[in-house]
Parts: sequence; C-alpha cells; structure tokens
Amino acid sequence: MVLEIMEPNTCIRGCCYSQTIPLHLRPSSYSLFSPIARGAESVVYEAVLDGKKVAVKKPILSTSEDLDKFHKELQLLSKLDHPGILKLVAAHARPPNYMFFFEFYEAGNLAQKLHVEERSLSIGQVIEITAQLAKALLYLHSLGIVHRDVKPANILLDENLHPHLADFGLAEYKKDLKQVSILNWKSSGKPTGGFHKKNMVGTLIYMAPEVLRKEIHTEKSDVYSFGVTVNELLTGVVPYTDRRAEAQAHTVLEMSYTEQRLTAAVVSEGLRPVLAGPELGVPTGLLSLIQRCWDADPQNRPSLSDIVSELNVMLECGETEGAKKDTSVDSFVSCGNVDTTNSQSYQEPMNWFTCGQDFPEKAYLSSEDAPSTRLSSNDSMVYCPVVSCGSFSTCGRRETMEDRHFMFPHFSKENDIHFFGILDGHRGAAAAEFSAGALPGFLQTLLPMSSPSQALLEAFVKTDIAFRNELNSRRESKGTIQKDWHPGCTAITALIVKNKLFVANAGDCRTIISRAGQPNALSRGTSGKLFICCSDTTNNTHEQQYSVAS
Ligand SMILES: Nc1ncnc2c1ncn2[C@@H]1O[C@H](COP(=O)(O)OP(=O)(O)OP(=O)(O)O)[C@@H](O)[C@H]1O
Ligand SMILES: [Mn+2]
Repeated sequence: MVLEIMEPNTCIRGCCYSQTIPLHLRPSSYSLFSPIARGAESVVYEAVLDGKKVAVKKPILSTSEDLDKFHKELQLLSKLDHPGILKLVAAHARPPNYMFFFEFYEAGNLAQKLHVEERSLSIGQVIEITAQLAKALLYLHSLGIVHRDVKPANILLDENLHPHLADFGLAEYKKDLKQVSILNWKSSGKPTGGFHKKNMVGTLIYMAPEVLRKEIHTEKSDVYSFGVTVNELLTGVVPYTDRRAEAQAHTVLEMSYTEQRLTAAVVSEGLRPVLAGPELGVPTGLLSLIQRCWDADPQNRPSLSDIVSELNVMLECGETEGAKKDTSVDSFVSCGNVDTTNSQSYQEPMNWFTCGQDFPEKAYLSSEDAPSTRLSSNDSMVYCPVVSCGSFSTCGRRETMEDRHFMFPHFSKENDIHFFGILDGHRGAAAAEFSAGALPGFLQTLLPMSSPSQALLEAFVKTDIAFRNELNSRRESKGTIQKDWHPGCTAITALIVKNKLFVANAGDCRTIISRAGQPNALSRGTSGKLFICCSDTTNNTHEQQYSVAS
C-alpha cells in the first residue's frame, strides 16, 4: 500500500514527523466501521484505508495531558519498524480527529485466544511465539525503549500466528523514566506502570515486584512481565486464578483489598503464578527461563539478548517439532476445519451451551416428551402473579464476560411456572455456559416427578455431575482441555410455581426479595452447600440446606 503523503507531513503541533508514514489524511481516504475493542483509554475500530482493511485506534482525549500522550505515542510508533511489532501505517494527528491506523491482525490478541475462545497452544507454538516476541522486545530495548505493559492482551496475532507486540500507551524511553515516575507520582499520587489505567487488574498481575514497590521501571521489569506471559501461554491459566489457596481469586481480584494483598504477596512473599507443569511436556530449559525471568531481583533476570539466544537454541533443537503444522492458517483462523485429532493444535472453540443442553436429553426424556408438571394441575382459586421479566448484563472491569443467565417465563409451556437463573463464571465462561444450557432441561424433566424444591436440588446436582463428567471425558479422550484448568461457576435460580417462589443458589451469591420496597434476604451465600428456600405469598419462608458432594 502506497499512501499519499501531504506535505508538510507533520502533526498539528509540528512535533511528530515521518518520511514514510502519512500523519494526516483526507477524510475521503478512510472509513471507520464497528468498534472491535473498547479500552479504558481508547476505542479500536475495524476500518478501511485506501481500500485496505486496517485497525484504527482512537484515543479518548479529555485533557491536554491525553493530547500530549497521543503525540508522544505517535512519535514513538512512527520510529518503530520490526516484524514483531504492530505496524503503524498512517495517523491523523490534526483536529478534530486523532487516530492511529494500524495493519489489521486477523487473529486478535492472545488473551482472547486463550481465555475467550479457550484454545490451547502447543509447546511448539508457544516457543515460536515467545521467540518472536523476545526479538521484538530486544529491538525495543536496543532503541532504549521500555514497553511497560507486556501481557497477552497486548500481543496481536496475524493469520500465520506471528505475534505483534501492541499498545505503546505506557512505553517510555528509559532515559525519561525517572522524570516520568516523579511527575506521575506528583500529579496523581499513583505509581507508573499501569496503575492509572482504569482496568488496572489486568495489568497488575504482570507487574514486577519493584514496579509494585513503586521503584522505577527498567528493561528487567519487561522481562518479568514477559516471563509471566510465557507461563500463561503454556498453562492457559490467568495468573493467580489458579491458586486455590488464594480464596477465589476470580472474585476477589476485582476488589481492591485483594489487589493489595496480592501485591504484598508478590513483593514480600515471592508469590508467583503456578509454573507450567512438566507433565505438559514443556522443556525444562523453558521452565527454568520463566523462573529466572520472574526472579525477585531484577539483576538475576536474563537480558532480552540472553533470552533470544536461549530460545534460538530451543528452536534449533527441534523443541517445536510439529509446530509448523500447527501454525497453519487452518488450524487457527478458520475454526471449522480444525483437525481435532491433534490435541496439540488450537482446538475448535467449544460451545458449552449446546453441550449442556444435550445432557438432560441424553439422561432423560426429550423435552418434547416431557409430561406436564403435576404442579400445574388445577387449583383455580390460587392467586397466580402475572410475571414480567427483563435482564441487563455488563462485564464490568473484566476483559470478557464470564457470566450467563437464562429466563423462561411460562416454563415448559406452563402458564403459571416461570424459571430464571444467573450463573457467575469463574476461570472462564465454560461452567456458566454449560449450566445455562443444562439446568433448565434437568429441571423440566424432574418437575413432574417431585416437589419443586426437590426438583431444583436434583437439577443442580445433576448439572454439576454432568459438567464434571463432560470436562473429564474431554480431558481424557479428546485432549482438548488442559489438566490444570478448573472452570466453575456460582448459580442462583428463581422458580415460580403458581403463588410460590422457590430460590436456590450454590456458591457465593444470594437472592434478595423486595417486599413493599423492603429488602428481605431469601437465600444465603454458601460455599460447598446448595441452599434452597421457598417463599409464598403469605410471607412464609422455609429454608433447606444441602451439602454438595464436592
Ligand atoms: N491492529 C490491530 N488489529 C486487530 N486488532 C487490534 C489491532 N489493534 C488493536 N486491536 C484490538 O484492540 C484491543 C485494544 O488495543 P490496545 O491494547 O492497543 O488498546 P488500549 O486502549 O490500550 O486497550 P487497553 O486499555 O484495554 O489495554 C487489542 O487487544 C486488540 O484486540
Ligand atoms: Mn491494551
């Protein structure tokens, strides 16, 4: 693509200049389409520039500091030219529009691949990606630039699975870092290195102890984040969500007190993510490299040139056997054609919802044949509420939505039965999605045979067992799931049968009913217990608690 350069090719201020990349564009040369990502500080759009598909990053500019930041990022980006770094093809640096135009990387970012599409990488793929990423970082460091936000979400993949390091929003010249750090502390009272980003959780877990201690970032802090990232690529597990002892890190990571606790543990107790296990077949050299990268003492961490040499040796020794095949376009981008016999390649993304829906049918009757429920039988004197329902969901500060819900007014085609549920996914959406598919089906088959509370109890237990079985059989036979991946969810449901409301929950969630504007807790959050409560229109409530066999 040869883009027309309009002289003088500078930004509005004259501080950014390039000989090869246009810094202002005619409005007719580009069109922006739908947003592909909304960050705290920018929106990224799919777009077309001179007939070619590109990604446009439009920073949210609300203060003059944001504008300064745009110019700084543009100066930096227009100097970078490396195959492992996201390529800037143009910019528009004049009012009213400030935008970066990047080459479009079809396969999205690595965090999406691992945690949204829930695909696993082969060891060969990880080493290949890691080696290219290391070269990109070595290039940056040799220019005196520290990236300061290395993490899977900032690594974009093209259709050949080649990584391109992105997001230079925090990058700085090493020589300026001291000053930047002082200024940031003065202006915000907050340390540098991602703390000021609104979605700081995503970044916090990649931060080196010295950065958490508010010391100055160095190249070795990038090495630390690189180590955490490589381990995540191998395990497929978000750092620290795998530590069971970290009491439900999923939930608590979103609360500031645990950010502090995690910070303290990383800094003073040497807490690190769980290292990829040798059972995954990871070469010991790579495991040792990761551990040296995340050493508490920056001086003990290898430099990027050492890392590149070590990875080159691994590549030459054929540690990536089979990787060439794995990195074909088919095995990754066009999911429909994945060879699922090769457990090491990217797998077809799983549809846990339909998988869950299949279960009750396999185990019981088909839903079509389900007999009508006993409870719907006549009692025309009973008051039956008219139910209206709606839902709203937002994923908050997480990068992806892990929660699911379902709404079945007139459940099973019965006028006076309604069933609703919310599932809060942990370590991915798989369990929540599966349960949203399975739970209503199980309940439908159980309701005609037992009381509503008994049916709810059994539907919960059966869903739990079905998910475990499915996970285990996929682990064992199809090899599509990593051994140390333990997805889960909490669940809360409300079943209305005529004039009675039955609520059930498992895990740390509970139902609250509003009666004449007054909140009344119906169920209690419990762990390892299933809590069922029945409440009728006379204000009577009856509670039952069951231990679940896990
Ligand atoms: N060139 C590109 N091709 C394809 N997708 C892209 C491209 N650039 C960005 N994206 C998508 O947009 C997301 C956000 O981009 P980037 O990290 O640069 O923005 P950001 O505003 O810094 O986001 P955040 O604050 O969430 O880190 C990326 O993770 C990726 O999914
Ligand atoms: Mn980013």
